[in-house]
Amino acid sequence: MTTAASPSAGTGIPGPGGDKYLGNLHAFSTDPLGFLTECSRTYGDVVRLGANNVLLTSPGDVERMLVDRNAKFSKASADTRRGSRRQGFPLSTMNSDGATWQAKRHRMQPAFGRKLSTKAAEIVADQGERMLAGWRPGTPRDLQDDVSVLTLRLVTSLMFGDEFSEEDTAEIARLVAPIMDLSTSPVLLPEWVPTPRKLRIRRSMARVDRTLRALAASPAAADPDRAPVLHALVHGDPPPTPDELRDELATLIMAGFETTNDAVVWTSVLLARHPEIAERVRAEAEAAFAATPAGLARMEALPYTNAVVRESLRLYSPVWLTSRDAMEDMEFSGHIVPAGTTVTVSQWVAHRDPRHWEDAEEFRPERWLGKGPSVPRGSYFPFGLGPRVCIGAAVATTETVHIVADIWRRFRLDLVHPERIRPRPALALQPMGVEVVPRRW
Ligand code: HEM
Repeated sequence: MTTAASPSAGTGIPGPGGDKYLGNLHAFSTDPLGFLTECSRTYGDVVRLGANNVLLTSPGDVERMLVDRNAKFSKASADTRRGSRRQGFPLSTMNSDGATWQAKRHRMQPAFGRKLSTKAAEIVADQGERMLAGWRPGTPRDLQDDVSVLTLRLVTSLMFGDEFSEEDTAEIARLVAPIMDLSTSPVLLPEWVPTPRKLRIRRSMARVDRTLRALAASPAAADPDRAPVLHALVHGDPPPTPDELRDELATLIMAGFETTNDAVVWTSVLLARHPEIAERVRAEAEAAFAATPAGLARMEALPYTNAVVRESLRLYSPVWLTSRDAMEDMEFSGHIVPAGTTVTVSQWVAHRDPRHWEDAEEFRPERWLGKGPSVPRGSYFPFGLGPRVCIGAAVATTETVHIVADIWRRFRLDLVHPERIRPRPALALQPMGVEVVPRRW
């Protein structure tokens, strides 16, 4: 997002004045979540964050931007500004537009059906077992570290079969970490400035490039049951170039691994803080694991845990900010937003907006039971909305619900330093400082 001063302006849009030269850059960089929340409470539905940047906070406008007017916005320009290919950010379905995006998405979409969620539900049972086998009651664990190994293995085996060695997986983890560290700061140094992060990315990328390129020729790529997504990409129409393939694969890893990791860890933090809700999850999970084999049927036997995860995705949505560039002048809530403006919506702000959510700051999974909360569509969008909605939403939900149920049926978790836990809004909303002690129930 660009909050520094620049020439174009949506006249009459209210917003904080900020510094003459830097606009609201300092306020945004110091506390982005607080700054955006404050802007929404003070200035209303359309807020001018900087000369060239607008925040939309009404659910109707969120829906208009992401659904109805999706084609009038460019995602490619907003995303690639955050980090181009050479900074480690691949160019893929996620950050392309128009007909190019459509062709890329169509190539992958068929592989993301119910069959993939079924496979996810089966794999996650095995992988969860592997992680939890190493846990001992009373011995502290870094939850973020443990779950990240698990979710990375899950995404690679689900997308690409069992082609990745432990070493390859570790190398990918090393590559992804500094990329996910990319803040959403509008100030990006010129590409040639060799920051330590960029040097680390470049070193890791060479190896990851080789690994990902080799996948195209691997036996898994020829087998749609073993590696459905890899197969769909390699044999897709139009056939991807080697660079394109590598970028799609890298994007899937990045999009699918840290987000799911953050979802599991935030949900566990919330459960640790609410023992009575954790107890209900335990009881449900114990019954579901006893009555059903690993697979989607087990997921269906976990409605309360599902509600817990939805509520956690409301309070700590791993994607906390979504930006696009307006390609033409558009009206939102009575204001003209000029072409070229970066328009931002924030899950963090919308999901906690007291105008639409009762007890917005409270963790209340019950609101998702039965018909669910009666809130406007643009009030809840952890996976986005409209044509660009997350392609992996079903898989991610299956994995998160399953991992949470599996952890909490075996252990309850005590937070070692509850006061140190805080959200770190980088590319995803990372939970910082989550050390836990597993205890027997
Ligand atoms: C809890 C986990 C996840 C969350 C919260 C999440 C969230 C999101 C959101 C909000 C978007 C839309 C961004 C926008 O509108 O600009 C998105 C897009 C996307 N996600 Fe996810 N995601 C998750 C897991 C996954 C997984 C597991 C995969 C694949 C393995 C995945 C692959 C993608 C891709 C490829 C896109 C781009 C879609 C497009 O532009 O057409 N995500 N995700």
